[in-house]
This record gives sequence, C-alpha cells and structure tokens, in this order.
Amino acid sequence: MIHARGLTRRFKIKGAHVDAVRGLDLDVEEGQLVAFLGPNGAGKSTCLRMFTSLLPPTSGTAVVAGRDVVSDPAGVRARIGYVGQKSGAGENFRVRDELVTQGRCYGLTRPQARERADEVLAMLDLGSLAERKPGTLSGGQRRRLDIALGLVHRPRLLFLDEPSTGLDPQSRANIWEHILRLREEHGTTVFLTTHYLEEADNMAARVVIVDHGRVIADGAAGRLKSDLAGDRVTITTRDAADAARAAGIAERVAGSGEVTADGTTVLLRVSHAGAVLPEYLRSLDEAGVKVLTAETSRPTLDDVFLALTGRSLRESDAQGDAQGGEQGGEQGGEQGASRDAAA
Ligand SMILES: Nc1ncnc2c1ncn2[C@@H]1O[C@H](COP(=O)(O)OP(=O)(O)OP(=O)(O)O)[C@@H](O)[C@H]1O
Repeated sequence: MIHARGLTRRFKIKGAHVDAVRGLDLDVEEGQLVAFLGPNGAGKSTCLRMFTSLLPPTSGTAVVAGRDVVSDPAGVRARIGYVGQKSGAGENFRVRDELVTQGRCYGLTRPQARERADEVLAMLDLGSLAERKPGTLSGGQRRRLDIALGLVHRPRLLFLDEPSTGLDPQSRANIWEHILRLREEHGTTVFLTTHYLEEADNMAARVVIVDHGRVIADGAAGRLKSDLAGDRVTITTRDAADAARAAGIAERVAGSGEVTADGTTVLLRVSHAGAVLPEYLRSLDEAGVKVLTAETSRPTLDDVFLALTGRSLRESDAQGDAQGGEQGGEQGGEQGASRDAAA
C-alpha cells in the first residue's frame, strides 16, 4: 500500500534550508494499522503530505495505493483518504450536504454521493447529526465528520494526521473505536500520526518512530519495548551511601542491563524485572543495605525513544514547540486538505 524509498524533502526558507525528511524507506502492507510517532518537527506531517501527493518530494520515490506520487498524483488521490490536522469541513452546508459535495468532488454521481454519504454517516455514528451544520458539532463529532469526509469515496488506504489531538479522553476513545472498526470490518489500511504514546501503544499493531526526518524504530510496540527499552526496577534507600552500594550490587545482578543512581534512588533497566528483583533484594539484604521502597514497571514507547536518542519524546516535543514559534516558512495551511486531495 505504501512503498517509499530514499524519500527526502527540503524546505528553503529565506536563504536557509530545513531537511524535514531525510531518506525515508517504508513499506506498509494492505490492512495494517500503523502509528507514525515522533517529536514536533520530526517530519511526520511532511511525510504524510508527500504520501498523499499534496507535496512533491525533493528526491526519492513513493508508490502509494499502487500509484507513483510524482508521476500519477491524481491516481494516488483517487485511491486514498486524507484527514489533515485541521478540519476539512466548511461551515455553510449541513453535515450530509458536506459529505455529498465531497463525494461529487471525487467524481461520484449525485445518487452515488447521497448513498455513500448515508453509508459513512452510519459508519461514523453521525446519522442523528446529518442535518446540523459543522460549526454546531462538538470537537469529537467534528473529527468524526472529518474522517467521514475522508471515506466518502471508499478508499482502501486512509491517512489520518493526529486524529485524536485536542479531544477529551472519552472522544479520543470513541474516535479510536471507529478507527479500529474501519480496519476490522472494512479492511481499510490506516496510517496515522499521533502524539499520544499510550494510544499508539494500545491500539496500533505497528509503530514507526521518526526523528529528524528518519525512521529510527519500526515494529510492534511490545517488541520495540522489550528489545530496545526493557523493564525498570527502582529502589530507594536511606541515604546516598547505601544507594551507591546498591548500585554496585545492581551492576552484578542486572547483567548487561543499565544501572543509574541518583541521590537515594537506584534505577535498573533489565529485560525481565520480575526475575531480577527477588535476587537483587536478597543480595542487598545480605550486604546490609536497607531498602525503603522497591518497584518494577514496564517500559513505555517514551522509554524506547529515550533509549534510541537519549531524549524523552515529551521533552523533545516541548523543545519542538519552542522552535516552531520561531520558524517562518512557506507552510501552506491544511485547511480543506481532504477536498484538495479530491481535486
Ligand atoms: N512548508 C514548510 N516550510 C518550511 N519549513 C517547513 C514546512 N513544513 C514543514 N517545515 C519544517 O520541516 C520540519 C518537519 O515538519 P513537520 O510538520 O513535518 O513535522 P511533524 O513531525 O509533523 O511535527 P508536528 O508533530 O509538530 O506536527 C520542521 O522543522 C518544520 O518547521
């Protein structure tokens, strides 16, 4: 469904340049649900805009839904759905009419567009809102309308740029229910970006992490976490001297795992915390180190990013936000992007 090789995109801004995507290789097969993760400015939206043919690559190739994004952008657009970060719905028409208009943009006849509008209204639980104007919908309802707009022409591949951002937890869960159903009941391939690591972790079968325009990890979340991050064992001691001794003992117990001591806290990263903790506590007891608390925790996708880059995804996001404010550029808004994609 998506086959990218050596994809790059450079933006020129006032004599300088930004390499937003640097040699991206990616294969996504039919029916997969892929979460594309990375800090602010990692290049996620730029990739999506290239995959959807809204932006030409600087170099490299991408074949999406069987069509080349450079030589056959219209072919790509006819076969995919794209829901950008901003809503693609206008304000003047009613919800059903928005969907019918979208269907017409994709070349459906009026009766076909009406039929498809009713189908996607039912699919996204929007039937009771069909006669409302988009401006009167809640954030979650509006996001469902955006997804419905992306589905009117029955694409086999749907791109979603941060589908759940800015929604309350209940609406986020609801959006996810619909995304999962799309895949399970209709076999739609879904490629989405998100900043919510827990959502990607729990929902997506495959997680692709990008940083500085390159893929740095790709696989099932569980495998990435066990291969790249490992469990954590954290203990606290009475004083720093005991913590230093506990860290020394941890080096022996943890094998190839990583050990860090900070004040009275010692942290071990190991592949199986449950197997290490009893032996560790026994060794500490034998050495006369008094342990005040001991706990184990499973790794998160943030731990995976930390292990790969030395930075936390959340911290990187905060830095990205700060830089983002300073950057000018030629960025065009994504407003009405679903419609653009249909044009
Ligand atoms: N049109 C543009 N002109 C100039 N620079 C751009 C343009 N679009 C993106 N960039 C820059 O390219 C880099 C990648 O941006 P992109 O929006 O793809 O990142 P992202 O991973 O989607 O970030 P976010 O999570 O904040 O949406 C950033 O440094 C951004 O400022």
